[in-house]
Amino acid sequence: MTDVTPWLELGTAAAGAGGIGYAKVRAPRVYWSLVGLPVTWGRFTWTYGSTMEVCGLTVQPSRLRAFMTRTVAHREVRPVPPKVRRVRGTSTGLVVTLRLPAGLEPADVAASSQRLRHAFGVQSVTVSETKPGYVELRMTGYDVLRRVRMPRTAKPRDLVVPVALREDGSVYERDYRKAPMSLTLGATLSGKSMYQRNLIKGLAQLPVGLVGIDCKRGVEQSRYASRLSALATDPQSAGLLLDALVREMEERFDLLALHGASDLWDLPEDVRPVPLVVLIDEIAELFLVTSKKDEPARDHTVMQLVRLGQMARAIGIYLEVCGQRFGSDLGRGATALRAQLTGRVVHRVNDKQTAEMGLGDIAPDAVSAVTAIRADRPGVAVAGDTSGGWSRIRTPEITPDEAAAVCREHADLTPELAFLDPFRPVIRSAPAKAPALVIPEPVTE
Ligand SMILES: Nc1ncnc2c1ncn2[C@@H]1O[C@H](COP(=O)(O)OP(=O)(O)OP(=O)(O)O)[C@@H](O)[C@H]1O
Repeated sequence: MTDVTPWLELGTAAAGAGGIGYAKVRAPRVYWSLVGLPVTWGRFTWTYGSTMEVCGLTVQPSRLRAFMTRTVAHREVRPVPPKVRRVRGTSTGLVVTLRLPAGLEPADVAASSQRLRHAFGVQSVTVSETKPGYVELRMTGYDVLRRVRMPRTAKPRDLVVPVALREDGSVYERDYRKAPMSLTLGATLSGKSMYQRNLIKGLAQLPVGLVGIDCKRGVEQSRYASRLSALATDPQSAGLLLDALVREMEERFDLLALHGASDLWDLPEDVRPVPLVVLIDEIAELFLVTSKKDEPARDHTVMQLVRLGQMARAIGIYLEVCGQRFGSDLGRGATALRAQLTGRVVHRVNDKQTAEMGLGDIAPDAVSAVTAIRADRPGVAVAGDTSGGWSRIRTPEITPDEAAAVCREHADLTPELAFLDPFRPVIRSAPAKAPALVIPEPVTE
């Protein structure tokens, strides 16, 4: 009888290799945990000293240390690399905390991040200072942005919405307390609507009021009507809605004055008005005029937007503006408004000038990162912050139905706000499987 054991062993080995190959392509997170992480950890441990030396991340030791550590045989003094304080494996990479020796600063390590990336064979290395004298190296083992999956722990809370993943595997959150007014730019099909969709899905779960301005006749935002307190679908009703928001802002300021509070969060909970997020899709539509006689109305609308941008943070009204371009060519008031929108997310754009409009004033280094976004990677964007930092992010792919379902599920969180009643979208029940038809009520003002 033939012995089948070698064939069985061969089959098992082939199946194992096939499984690992499959995981590498289809489930990179699993592949990283099983193969990438142990290999990279080992490589890091065995080559750390020599890698830091060739990357120029060592310093000459102090005289005392040189005396204590010299090798007796050669009387040779070894340069000192940063001390490894902690190494932690994650589902996307390796996080290393380093204590810097005197003479090295975080910028030195950041400047060598490309060299470290190649030396340790990882997808990317980002460096951040955790406290004086300490830096954290976040190494990402694989291309996290190829297929984005948000960690299960990423849940919306307070006024913070997780919307995307950064290339180092960490979660990019839209925090309305830190960046109250924000601008999202991108060419057509770059992923702006997907970004807004993720945002609305998260915001819908929070105790906030959502106000939509979508002058493309509401094609994007009318799906979310069950969770919107107001929706304007043309420039005229958008103008009236913005007037109502400015009046509300003034009333909320009176309330702050009455209670001696400096912002919404200082007010006692029982009188505190609900925060409002105003989502404006395709901002250019508010600037466009077809005839000279429409110009005063356009200028008024833009001025109301600038006023909200300048002052509304304190009373809990936040602007989330989206568009393809945002420069002085839009018309009067455009640059004044853009200056108020300090949160910036820029998707693929058609020219360098648009990238500069989005990030040139707050994170100039990020402009070249925007121009490098590939057309076959929709949803990839560069998010800048006012401290000059930036990161490459990508939203998870979700369908409009998914976001609309979350809005319906949380419709009970939609606040009753009398001043927005004239703009409340009426949801007419639609035939099964067809999208809901939303007709905004006629504006009576
Ligand atoms: N994060 C993502 N992951 C995968 N695919 C994406 C992502 N974001 C967008 N896409 C895909 O790219 C295409 C365009 O996306 P989207 O509609 O969001 O672009 P847009 O910038 O809003 O375009 P437009 O200005 O024409 O409305 C869609 O087919 C969408 O599925």
